[in-house]
This record gives sequence, C-alpha cells and structure tokens, in this order.
Amino acid sequence: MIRVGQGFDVHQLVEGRKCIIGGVSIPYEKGLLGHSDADVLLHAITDAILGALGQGDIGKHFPDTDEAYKDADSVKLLEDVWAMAKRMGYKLGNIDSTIIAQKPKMAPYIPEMTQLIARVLGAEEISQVNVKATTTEKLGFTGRGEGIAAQSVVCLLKTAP
Ligand SMILES: Nc1ccn([C@@H]2O[C@H](COP(=O)(O)O)[C@@H](O)[C@H]2O)c(=O)n1
Ligand SMILES: C[C@@]1(CO)OP(=O)(O)OP(=O)(O)OC[C@H]1O
Repeated sequence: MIRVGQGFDVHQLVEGRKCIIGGVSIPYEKGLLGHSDADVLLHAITDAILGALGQGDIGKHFPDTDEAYKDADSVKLLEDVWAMAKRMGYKLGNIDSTIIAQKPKMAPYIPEMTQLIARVLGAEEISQVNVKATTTEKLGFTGRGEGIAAQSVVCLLKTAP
C-alpha cells in the first residue's frame, strides 16, 4: 500500500539565532526562531510523514509547551517519527521538499541536507530524497527576509501487514 503526506512550516528569521535547515548549520547573519532549533525543513518533512501515517502533526507529538523540546534537535524529532513509521510497517518511497527563502543561498548546503535526510529515513538510494530551494522574487514575508518556509511531500510504502 502507498501512503502520501504533505507538510508545510514557517519560522521567523531573527538576529542571535542559528540558521539550522535540513540538519545543517548555515552561516548567516540571522537564524530561525522557535521553541526547538526551528529547523523549518525537517519540521515540514516530519509533518509530511505524520500526515502519511494519519498521525496528526509535529505539535501534537512534540508540544511547544513542553520544556523537553526546548532547543530540541529536529533531527531527533524526525528520528522519533521515523521510528514510528517503521513500527507501523512503512519504508520510504520518496520525498520531495522545497525551502522558500530569499536568502541565504541554500544550494551549497543541499547535498549535505539530502545525505542527512536519506540516512535518517533509511533511503536505499539517494534519489529517493530531493531538496530544492526557491526565492519568492523578493515578494511576501519570505521575499522581505522576515522568515523562511518549507514544504514537503512524502510517499511511504507498506512493507509489512
Ligand atoms: N534561498 C535560495 C533560493 C534559491 N536558490 C537556488 O537558486 C535558484 C533560482 O531561484 P529562483 O527563486 O530565482 O527560482 C533555485 O532554483 C535554487 O537552485 C538557492 O540556492 N537558495
Ligand atoms: C517543534 C516544536 C516543539 O519544540 O516547536 P517549534 O520549534 O516552535 O516548531 P513548530 O514548527 O512550531 O512545531 C512544533 C513544536 O511543537
């Protein structure tokens, strides 16, 4: 059986925070604000997987009112959700994601993000994981550099009854 899910997330860009996207710390004058490390891409991916599983969203599993997730490493949150997917008998079909950011330039960091996501999700080949980036041509909150958004679509394949 095939299951499909989609995820979308936004975090504000502020001074004095790290810019962690796809598990990679990107050198930039601003970083993403959140209760956790605010990794907007991994949050969109986590939500896409939860959607495919019919298990709600990231805030249901990791509430931003819980001190346990303060400054949480979003790689760990993704690992926890992926462990659930495996327990439910799923493996990765493929995942495609887009980071929506005017700046910084994501292209140099995308291979490292892709490798990390592929490792966490147990991809058999790297082409199962695709990460893209786009500006919004200086339009809207992303175009003004006020925040970064990410969206993701995942296909999961049932491996066990
Ligand atoms: N933050 C970003 C945004 C875009 N890119 C790369 O640039 C290409 C052109 O972007 P457009 O918004 O003009 O389509 C895009 O295809 C990405 O490869 C990027 O690296 N970082
Ligand atoms: C990840 C959580 C939990 O630390 O906090 P944030 O970093 O604020 O991220 P968000 O995308 O709002 O998702 C859910 C939260 O519960």
